[in-house]
Amino acid sequence: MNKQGPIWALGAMSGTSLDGVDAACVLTDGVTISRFGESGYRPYTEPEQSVLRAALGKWPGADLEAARQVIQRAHMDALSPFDGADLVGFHGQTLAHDPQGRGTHQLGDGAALAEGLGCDVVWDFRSADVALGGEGAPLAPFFHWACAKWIGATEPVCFLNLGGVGNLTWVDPRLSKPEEDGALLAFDTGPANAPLNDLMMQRRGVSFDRDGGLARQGAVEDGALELFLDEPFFRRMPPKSLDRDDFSLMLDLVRELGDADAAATMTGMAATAVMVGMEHCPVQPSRVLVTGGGRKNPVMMQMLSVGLDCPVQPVEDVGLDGDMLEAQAFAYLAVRVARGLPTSAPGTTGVATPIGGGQISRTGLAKGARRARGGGA
Ligand SMILES: Nc1ncnc2c1ncn2[C@@H]1O[C@H](COP(=O)(O)OP(=O)(O)OP(=O)(O)O)[C@@H](O)[C@H]1O
Ligand SMILES: CC(=O)N[C@H]1[C@@H]2OC[C@@H](O2)[C@@H](O)[C@@H]1O[C@H](C)C(=O)O
Repeated sequence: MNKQGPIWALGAMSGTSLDGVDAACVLTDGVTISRFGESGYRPYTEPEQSVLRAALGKWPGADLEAARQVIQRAHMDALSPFDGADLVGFHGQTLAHDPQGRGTHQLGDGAALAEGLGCDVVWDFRSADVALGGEGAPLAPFFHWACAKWIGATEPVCFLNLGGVGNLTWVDPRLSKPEEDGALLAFDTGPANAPLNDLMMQRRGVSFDRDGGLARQGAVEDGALELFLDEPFFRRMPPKSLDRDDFSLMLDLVRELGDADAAATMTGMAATAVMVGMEHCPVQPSRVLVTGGGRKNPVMMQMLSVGLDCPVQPVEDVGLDGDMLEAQAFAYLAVRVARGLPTSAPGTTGVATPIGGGQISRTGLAKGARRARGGGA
């Protein structure tokens, strides 16, 4: 039982879409969400994005100095306006993820960030889980459990993140701890927006299919969709996780199609991957709550609504912020790490037993005078 009271934590996430750094405050004891606070966003400039894109797929030991500087600078910019946090959760930028092989690599120096901000920083959230045989991802599920409690859910519910990659968490809020057997089942569903964004850049020179504008003019090509579903990933039982570019073959599958049909087919692939993944849920959830940028794509959302047997809604419908959920997750997880609570479990990453990952870089500064800025939900 966690007997310490809530503190203000500030989380930062730089996702696989490479669009920028999200930052958000949560007041929590690491179990219950007491309140949500302010949030912010620091976009990457185009030159910064190019530097990060060039670093994708690289492992420690490679020359990553330019990318490291981008990550440190952008996070300092994103986090320094929040002067009231007691603790920071710093995810960093995933450059490569191969849990069964070389490991997982999030770029970012938590010790330097702690020094720059003058605040204790929890970072390197995924390595320990991978070292102990877990997938190292997804890690948001423990926070999804807390969100299910916060919205007052009394029966199983799913959270679906449609970012660059998609990930699904089935939560049974009737269990009293997220690490309890049967409280959570989570896994990456497949590619979501990343390959669609790559297609849009290749064909139209824009970074994404805003509001599904191109996809809605086309039709899903069933042959390409079937080839996509032949991928062994879809036959694997969860837990399972993906690297951003594990499905770069999707671009080949739509090579012969016109732009609109290619966009529709890729949108259909992302949605169908979720439908296939939903078959793993222990029982049908009461609803699927969608977070991440894909919830703003009406074509993707419509495909999910038609294909799933339960309501599909953006998380805003239950008072959550779908742009900030992952940043909030790393705020919440930072408090769990600082308090010795687990952050992953057999049902979320496949690790043999619940464990807490993360390193803590401490500044040694007294935090008594700090006052968290809170908006509040
Ligand atoms: N209005 C919109 N219409 C269509 N797609 C959108 C819209 N807004 C955002 N997106 C998509 O959402 C993506 C960003 O999603 P998000 O910010 O959740 O990704 P991420 O956090 O970087 O990824 P991940 O969760 O995989 O780390 C954009 O790159 C774009 O493809
Ligand atoms: C290795 C890695 O960074 N994975 C990300 C990625 O982006 C979405 C999906 O793939 C998810 O598994 C994870 O991020 C979220 C925040 C998570 O860990 O829950």
